[in-house]
Amino acid sequence: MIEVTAMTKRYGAKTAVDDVSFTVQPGKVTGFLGPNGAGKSTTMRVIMGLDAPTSGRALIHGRPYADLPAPLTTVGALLDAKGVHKGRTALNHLRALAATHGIPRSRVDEVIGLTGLEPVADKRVGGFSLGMGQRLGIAAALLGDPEILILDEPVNGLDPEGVVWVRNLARSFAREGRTVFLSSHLMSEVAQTADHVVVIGRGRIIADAPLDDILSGATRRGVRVRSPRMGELADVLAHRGWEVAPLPDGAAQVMGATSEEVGEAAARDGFVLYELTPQGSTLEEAYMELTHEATEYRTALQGERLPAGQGEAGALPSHAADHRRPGSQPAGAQEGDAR
Ligand SMILES: Nc1ncnc2c1ncn2[C@@H]1O[C@H](COP(=O)(O)OP(=O)(O)OP(=O)(O)O)[C@@H](O)[C@H]1O
Repeated sequence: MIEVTAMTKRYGAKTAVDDVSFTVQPGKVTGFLGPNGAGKSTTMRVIMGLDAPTSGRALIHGRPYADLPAPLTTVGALLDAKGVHKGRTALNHLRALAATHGIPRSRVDEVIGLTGLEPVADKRVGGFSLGMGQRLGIAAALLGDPEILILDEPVNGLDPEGVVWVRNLARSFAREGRTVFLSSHLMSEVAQTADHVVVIGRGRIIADAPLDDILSGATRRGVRVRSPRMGELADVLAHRGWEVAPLPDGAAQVMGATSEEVGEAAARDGFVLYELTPQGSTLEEAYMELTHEATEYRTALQGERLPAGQGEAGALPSHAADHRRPGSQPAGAQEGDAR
């Protein structure tokens, strides 16, 4: 289990994470969702002992990362796939990590197989694509066969097959009773992978709930209704105090009522209905609703400029393609050292 309690992290005048508390439970995939710059990576770095919190604490199995007796078998993390020695081959990188942590070489071969790295195992990491780098980072995270897996934007740069692979990996880990905590700014990705979602915006927790609750709690739902006497029906429904908005195809969206209420109101006045469909909200809608304030703030920051990646399905506006400061990673703290 991971416990973050009243954790604040400031970089000079900038508050990256502001009094954040949440727990990540075993046996589940917990998605850590938020717009770019919301504080996800910072929180994960504090959990992994790579950054000291300004106040509050982050504990793994009740201890700070630095006090874990067997860190690599307790927690594996993919934090920054770029933090690997470029001149080494993937195989040597993993062997070096294994050697420093007393992990047998046979496990290196296993994780290479697990992550599909066989074809590039003897290639230098410097020439790796983003996707291969991600796979190598995940391979390093898996080396100690850890009980807890922390993955920061794991599908970043992966091809569709890789995305499905990460999803299956996370789900099978959770099924085995292990703890999976993965961040994403893509709500569509989290919707397909997570059981529980912690949403962060502007360094603060906006929501912490099972995925289903977040979906059903969204207020932007309604009922789609279509009738040959649509205009008259719209008047009847509006008269009952529900908001009725015409849709381009001649149907209408009724807000504030259930489909049962709309159906009964229509039947009472003898309206024929061609369609009566409750509109479930997508995670995207729920997310946009939750992060509305944070998004406005980001939009104000970015002005008119739309950074690369904005067109990505389900991505929120981001104020910067990569805000990490060069050198913000502590010397020698590549993801392998983090475990
Ligand atoms: N080393 C640092 N020095 C100064 N500010 C920092 C540093 N690291 C992060 N920040 C700032 O803290 C805020 C949170 O950043 P963080 O990387 O945790 O966000 P994130 O949610 O992981 O975003 P992304 O999805 O873009 O990685 C941002 O405003 C960022 O600019």
